[in-house]
Amino acid sequence: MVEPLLQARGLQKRYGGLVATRDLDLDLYQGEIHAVIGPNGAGKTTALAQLSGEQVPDAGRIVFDGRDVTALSMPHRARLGIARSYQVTAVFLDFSVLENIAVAVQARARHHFHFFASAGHDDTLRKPAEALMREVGLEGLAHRPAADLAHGQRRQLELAMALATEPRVLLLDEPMAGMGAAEADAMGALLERLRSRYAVLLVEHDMDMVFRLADRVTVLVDGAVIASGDPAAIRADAAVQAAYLEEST
Ligand SMILES: Nc1ncnc2c1ncn2[C@@H]1O[C@H](COP(=O)(O)OP(=O)(O)OP(=O)(O)O)[C@@H](O)[C@H]1O
Repeated sequence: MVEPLLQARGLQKRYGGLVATRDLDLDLYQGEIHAVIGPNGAGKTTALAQLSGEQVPDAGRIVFDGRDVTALSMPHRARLGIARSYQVTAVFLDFSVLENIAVAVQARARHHFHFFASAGHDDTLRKPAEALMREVGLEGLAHRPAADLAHGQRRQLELAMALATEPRVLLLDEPMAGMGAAEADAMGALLERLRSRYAVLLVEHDMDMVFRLADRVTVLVDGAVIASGDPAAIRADAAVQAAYLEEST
């Protein structure tokens, strides 16, 4: 039987009197996009933050590739291959697209003796950076300063920088937020291309995108899982329908 690459068991997280994560179990497999959905405040971001190491659970454990990582810091987990995009990636606004990606490649390769400013000119950094730039669809913008990118392009850049760390797990918190339809569509197509090589956990409010992309969907309400399964089963689930109906009334 295939083991999950990332596994959470019995996660609990309280903020004062509020239970943000309630006995959460979650399995994430290589080659899948697993969407976590739920009404506002359901605890999606908090769950993701515990998987990345940004938040420490009060109870429960997280296992990555057979190793208990519950006590490991976010940088340590990142080095093992758990990448959280968007919240942690620092884009250098004055640097070009290519230089930003090269810096991320450099951080992975630990080329300690290069200056940041030369990162775009070093072949050992430039070649993988160019490949990542093509992968996320930013070719043609190599020398554009990051500050000049459109919102969707910035997110593509951030994803390229996350991929530069050679992760195995991608934790994505609303990668389509604030995007226009065309940008969201391009991001969706990109995630479809990445699916086979990574394990992708996707927190996303855009339900059309969730049902287009996800192999499996887990639904959180008040910090607890109320349903988990393939998209068709989730659509048909009475408790899920009730949760979303409550939210819209
Ligand atoms: N640092 C914090 N301190 C106190 N309460 C918090 C903190 N972070 C989150 N919460 C609370 O925990 C609950 C879950 O929040 P979380 O952001 O995880 O939900 P979410 O499902 O991601 O919401 P949304 O869809 O609105 O982004 C909410 O009630 C929120 O107000």
